[in-house]
Amino acid sequence: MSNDPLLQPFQLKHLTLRNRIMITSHEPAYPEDGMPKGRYRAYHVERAKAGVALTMTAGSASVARDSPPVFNNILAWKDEVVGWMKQMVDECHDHGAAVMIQLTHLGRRTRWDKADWLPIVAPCHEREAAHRAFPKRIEDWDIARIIEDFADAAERMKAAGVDGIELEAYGHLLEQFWSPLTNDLDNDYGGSLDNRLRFTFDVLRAIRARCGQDFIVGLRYTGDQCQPGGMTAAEGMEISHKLKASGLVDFLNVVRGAIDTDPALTDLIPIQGMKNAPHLDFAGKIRAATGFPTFHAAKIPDVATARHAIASGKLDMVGMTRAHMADPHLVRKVIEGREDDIRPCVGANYCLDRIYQGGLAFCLHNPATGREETIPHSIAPAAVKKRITIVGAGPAGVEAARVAAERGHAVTVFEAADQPGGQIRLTAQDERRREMISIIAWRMAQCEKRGVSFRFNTFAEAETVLDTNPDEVIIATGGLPHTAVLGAGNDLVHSAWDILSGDVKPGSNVLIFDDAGDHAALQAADLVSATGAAVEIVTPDRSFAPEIMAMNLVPYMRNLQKRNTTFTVTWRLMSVAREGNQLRAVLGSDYGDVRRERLVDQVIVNHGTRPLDDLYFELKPQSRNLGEVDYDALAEGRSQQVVRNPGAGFRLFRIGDAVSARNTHAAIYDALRLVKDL
Ligand SMILES: Cc1cc2nc3c(=O)[nH]c(=O)nc-3n(C[C@H](O)[C@H](O)[C@H](O)COP(=O)(O)OP(=O)(O)OC[C@H]3O[C@@H](n4cnc5c(N)ncnc54)[C@H](O)[C@@H]3O)c2cc1C
Ligand SMILES: Cc1cc2nc3c(=O)[nH]c(=O)nc-3n(C[C@H](O)[C@H](O)[C@H](O)COP(=O)(O)O)c2cc1C
Repeated sequence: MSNDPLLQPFQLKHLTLRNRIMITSHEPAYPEDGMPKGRYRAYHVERAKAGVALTMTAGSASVARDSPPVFNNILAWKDEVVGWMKQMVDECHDHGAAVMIQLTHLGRRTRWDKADWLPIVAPCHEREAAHRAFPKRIEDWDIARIIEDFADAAERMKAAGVDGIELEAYGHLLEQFWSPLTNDLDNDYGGSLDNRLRFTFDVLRAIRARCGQDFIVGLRYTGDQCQPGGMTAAEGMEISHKLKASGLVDFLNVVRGAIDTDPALTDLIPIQGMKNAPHLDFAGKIRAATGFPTFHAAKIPDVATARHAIASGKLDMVGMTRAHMADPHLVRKVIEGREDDIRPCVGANYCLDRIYQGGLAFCLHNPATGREETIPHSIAPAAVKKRITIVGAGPAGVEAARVAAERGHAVTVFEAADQPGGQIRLTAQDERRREMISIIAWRMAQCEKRGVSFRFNTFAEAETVLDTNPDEVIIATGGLPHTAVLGAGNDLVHSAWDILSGDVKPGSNVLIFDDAGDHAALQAADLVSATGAAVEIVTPDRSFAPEIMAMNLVPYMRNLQKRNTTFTVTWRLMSVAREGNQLRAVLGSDYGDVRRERLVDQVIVNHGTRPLDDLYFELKPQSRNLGEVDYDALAEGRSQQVVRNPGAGFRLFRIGDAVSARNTHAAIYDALRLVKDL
């Protein structure tokens, strides 16, 4: 028996949790028709198989029709949920993991125009910033109905065999009652703290009446809203004592902060560049004061910090949620003493960006996450060992090399630069984004273990590739900045890369034309504005940085707004001309024949990359396949292997930005789905 604190069991009432690592509730938007069907089940079962003790399913499963989900959440108010949940619970149980579910009524934290167009409710009329809906001020009969809805949903989950439930009391209706910011009721449910807590206790009592005292019921609660005028830490502590005294609650899952605005949410769920475990001590204090079994998650991404959280007695169960999105086999690797092999969460928050964009939560650098039905997390050895030559050691190239080496192939990678990383190296120049380099470092460590041959400082040409006598060739040459948006005057503009690499010094009065809306322009703006320069970011889009969602925008805004930066949307850069030692930039609009002019000393253009594909087209006529894509195969996670020229020696593939300007996830996904079958 291991004496690792993380691997000790934890007893919660009658439930033995096999170790101290859990996944907290998070909605990846995988449910289909509001039910935890194949994709959702496969996702949780993968993590159960690999040893996690407890998976808290559902992000915010909705208990009522007037709590329409915005992230495709589970509909716990439907009876059909029982069968789907049972299937998932049974499979996770078969692998030794406990399963609970988070239930909630979203209150005002949703949109009214989803689902049935019922009015949404809150203990106030105030609009919530994230989803922008004005709620109806809740009435007495709404309260009575929703209390019963909670009890009904809890009963359904008990019937499905879950080991317990957790009510979400941060940001959602329960906490909306708690907080003076969102409760202006003048009846028994508003005013004093006891009145503001009344709804929560009514809900808890109704659940206990239906599900009994043995059923495990916990609360995910904020102990401090950290908002001016909001619920304070002192009130939070008082609430935790009242909850304890009630005997209605079996565990607390402590969070600190609020989720109504992007900056608040970013402090609550910290992203890259922010401190690890910022709220761990806070959670520990609640545990010490109340004796509640305490769960907590907030950027505890690595095993050492998680171990400390348990060993120091601050937590009973440590949540490693995004860490499990990056590596679902995390616990197994701890058990097997292979912590070095754990794929690190780099805090890029692509997962949350995606759901805020209305998509599915994907991990920036683990494309198998959320695609478990078609893409395995473990790479199978190849039946026939081959020589695989890869050109480019950006994220696409190193992922291709890692997967090919895991399959047992002999792999050679050519890289023009003196080190791997491609564009990720530019990204990680920014101290705040340093964690991104782990995307490359983890893969390089895996490649090293498997003897991949890297040839740095080698710009590969057709000859270089052919000299390796390859069976398969993968072109992962990425792209170069595409600044040619203007026609004449191009030689007067710089790319965001020029600035980020340090090749070009920032000007003092700078116009950044961002026609991509991604990180590169904002990283450049951050760097330039830090020098004290005046910066204007111009974009033809209707909002600026549309590819950067909620939380990832926050650190940029925190810097840019306090500096000399302006944002100009719906304008396009038309031309740049020299005027003395200045540049005259002319802006035009897609909305009409209008012009504006700016006199600046530097123009930076961000317009994605243009593929570096010469080598691909040179090799193509000599290859066995003509690079045609079988889209059905690709969609199912199988690689495209159209062979048209069987006489020749090698097949040729092209992945990542060498195909078109996309992102890191696309580059790595291209590589994985291709090479897992080669
Ligand atoms: C500042 C910045 C921030 C970004 N932030 C994000 C982000 O937050 N999230 C995100 O998803 N994406 C981000 N991106 C985009 C992302 O980095 C790219 O989409 C991704 O790196 C593409 O990967 P790739 O491997 O296809 O190409 P690249 O990263 O461009 O790598 C290609 C490699 O091939 C090498 N090469 C080219 N030709 C040859 C040759 N003939 N011989 C040998 N070697 C060759 C190059 O030297 C390079 O190392 C960012 C990009 C930048 C510039
Ligand atoms: C995609 C995604 C969706 C989330 N949805 C919810 C949710 O519905 N309810 C909830 O309580 N927390 C939600 N969370 C927050 C997580 O439970 C957790 O608190 C957060 O990710 C911080 O923990 P970590 O650093 O271990 O990832 C979500 C997180 C992610 C990444």
